[in-house]
Amino acid sequence: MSDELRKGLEGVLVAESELSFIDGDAGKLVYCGYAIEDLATEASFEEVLYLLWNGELPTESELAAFADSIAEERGVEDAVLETAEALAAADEEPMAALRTLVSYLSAEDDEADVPAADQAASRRKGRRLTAKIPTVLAAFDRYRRGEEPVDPDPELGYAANFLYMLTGEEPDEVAEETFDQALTLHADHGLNASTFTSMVIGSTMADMYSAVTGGIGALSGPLHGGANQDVMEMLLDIDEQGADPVEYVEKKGEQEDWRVPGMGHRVYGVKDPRAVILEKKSEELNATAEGTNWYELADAIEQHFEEQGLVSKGIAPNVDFYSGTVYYQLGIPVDMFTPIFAMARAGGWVGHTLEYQAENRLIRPRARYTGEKDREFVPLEER
Ligand SMILES: CC(=O)SCCNC(=O)CCNC(=O)[C@H](O)C(C)(C)COP(=O)(O)OP(=O)(O)OC[C@H]1O[C@@H](n2cnc3c(N)ncnc32)[C@H](O)[C@@H]1OP(=O)(O)O
Ligand SMILES: O=C([O-])CC(=O)C(=O)O
Repeated sequence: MSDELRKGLEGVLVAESELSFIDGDAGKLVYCGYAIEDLATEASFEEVLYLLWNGELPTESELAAFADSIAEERGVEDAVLETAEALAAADEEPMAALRTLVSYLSAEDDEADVPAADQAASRRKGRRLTAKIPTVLAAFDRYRRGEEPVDPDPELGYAANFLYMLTGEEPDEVAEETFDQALTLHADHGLNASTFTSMVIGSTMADMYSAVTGGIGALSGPLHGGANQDVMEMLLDIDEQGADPVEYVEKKGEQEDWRVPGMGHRVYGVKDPRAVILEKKSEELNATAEGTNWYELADAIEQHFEEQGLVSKGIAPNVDFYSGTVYYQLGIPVDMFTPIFAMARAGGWVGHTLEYQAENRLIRPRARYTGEKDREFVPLEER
């Protein structure tokens, strides 16, 4: 047993996985062997889900059957919608609402109690909850805007259907393609904190709903998925103040512990390849939009980091840096950005949980004890 302490488990190998590979120095990301650049432009999100859950890209007929099986599972019971309505009325944060709703979804799953060792059932549960996340999220957002939920449309793909349920209108081709691409880019990323959380939960042979609910909790933090919302809020603040973006981040940087959201990464020593793709999308969308050019504001901050020599030290844009400006141009509410990340990442949480449980070993590290060992107990009345 080694006594070497690796805080934050930095660089520690804890499992084998065939799902995604990251070369942090080269800025390369692959899912099951396929470059993220190819998947983002050539494959639909449903194809990517199939890949992550089966290890292979589907044939046309396999994809059609798989996409249908997801579309068929999109509906939720009235009790789930009532819960979404109650959470909206309570002014719950969207990530907290999603956490509660995914947990609640197990109540309507007939297979919820089937042991996790039954991989086929776990796979079906994973598919069901991935299918229903967009439905509960869109319903929650509509309720808080005082609108009734829109039923899912089985004719629409995963990305288009979510935008349709959110807005009540079918998205145009650009919006559908952009959103589908963003979902693919967020679907998996090795043992990031939320996926590791799902795996730890799965390693107790707990069920898929627990694993995904835990993943949502971990993703919500500002050091992880929560950063995409923080980036957009920063840009909105800069715009509202009419501030120069570089002066703004410099001034904020004087505050202890303030970090530019969307910058830096535990694994990448260069710019995140997903940020490269999202940046291009952001530039395209902003070029044709009216009003503030959010891409230019974000880019000015990146250029500043570049000039400071920070980008080459890995304090470079991560996936969260440009995703917000893309979602904002699609008209998505800012506090829905992290839930959308969760919607996509459910693919990775389910995939890694299934993969790990197939060759399970309980995850149980240890802490170096630094407390006292021989204290004399003092009865309550004498303390
Ligand atoms: C989907 C995702 O989860 S991507 C990450 C999303 N999170 C964010 O964007 C939040 C902002 N970024 C950060 O807080 C960090 O970069 C993290 C949490 C992502 C990675 O952190 P770690 O791997 O622990 O790196 P660590 O905190 O050791 O940082 C290394 C150095 O870079 C600096 N640094 C890291 N990120 C930033 C940043 N965003 N702004 C300014 N400096 C930064 C740190 O101050 C530290 O400098 P020092 O060695 O002089 O003290
Ligand atoms: O891998 C990480 O640590 C964070 C990240 O970029 C992701 O989860 O997509």
